[in-house]
Amino acid sequence: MLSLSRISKSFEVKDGVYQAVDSVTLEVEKGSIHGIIGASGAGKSTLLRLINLLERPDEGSVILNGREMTVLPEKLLRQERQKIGMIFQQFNLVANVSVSRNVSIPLELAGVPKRERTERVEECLRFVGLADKAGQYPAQLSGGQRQRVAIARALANHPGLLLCDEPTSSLDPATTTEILGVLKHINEKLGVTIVIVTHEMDVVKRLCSHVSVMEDGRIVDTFSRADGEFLPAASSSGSYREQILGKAREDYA
Ligand SMILES: Nc1ncnc2c1ncn2[C@@H]1O[C@H](COP(=O)(O)OP(=O)(O)OP(=O)(O)O)[C@@H](O)[C@H]1O
Repeated sequence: MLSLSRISKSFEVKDGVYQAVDSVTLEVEKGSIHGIIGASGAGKSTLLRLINLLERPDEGSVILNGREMTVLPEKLLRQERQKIGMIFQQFNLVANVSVSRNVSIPLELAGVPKRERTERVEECLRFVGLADKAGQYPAQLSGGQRQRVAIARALANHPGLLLCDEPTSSLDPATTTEILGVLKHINEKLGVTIVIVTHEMDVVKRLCSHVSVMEDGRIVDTFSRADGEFLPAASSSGSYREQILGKAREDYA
């Protein structure tokens, strides 16, 4: 459903050029929950922003449902981007409008008529268990509730793909469990494919069907889950898998 082909992105920094993402090729299967794990600065967030082209790649292509996003003119790209939801570590809600207006904003941007918007907002808030908070403001909610609102907002335009950037990193363990449950529900119930960036191995183990390990701007390996365990992709040996996952466990335990 999503193919990245030799995607690269560099940034100009004061002492030269920094290669944040370096020729990444990645296949994300339809219906999967694909984790991207790696240390701080590995390039995970940049990679996620390259998927919906919030960041333009220097090289390479992004193909979503058979359509090459990287060559689309800005107007078409904005339309295609509406099919991709995104949530963030800090929720990124608009502070001075209500919960329901927050969820309504992407629908307004997509030109959805008012009546339909009202119904869809209610439906999305019900889905995340917050129908009773529609009239409240973000500041009146807990962190977990704010992330649920952000999830409802991300779902508003019926995305086929949901991008999650460290969605549980500012939440306590109980709330993390709750949000991981919501994400799993979205995947199973709505068939939404999820790409989740995290530095927590535990999140990967509890949620993901696939995981790619990122180091210094590169994907160094990809694993898929079978029988409750991550097994190596065909190209890597068992010992290499242990080395990567063992290292990830040490780093993120
Ligand atoms: N707009 C930018 N301008 C300059 N450098 C940038 C920019 N965006 C990211 N970088 C640099 O690219 C590198 C990768 O950043 P990125 O946020 O993608 O990493 P990450 O793996 O998500 O790390 P973290 O978990 O700390 O967010 C970092 O060194 C960062 O400082």
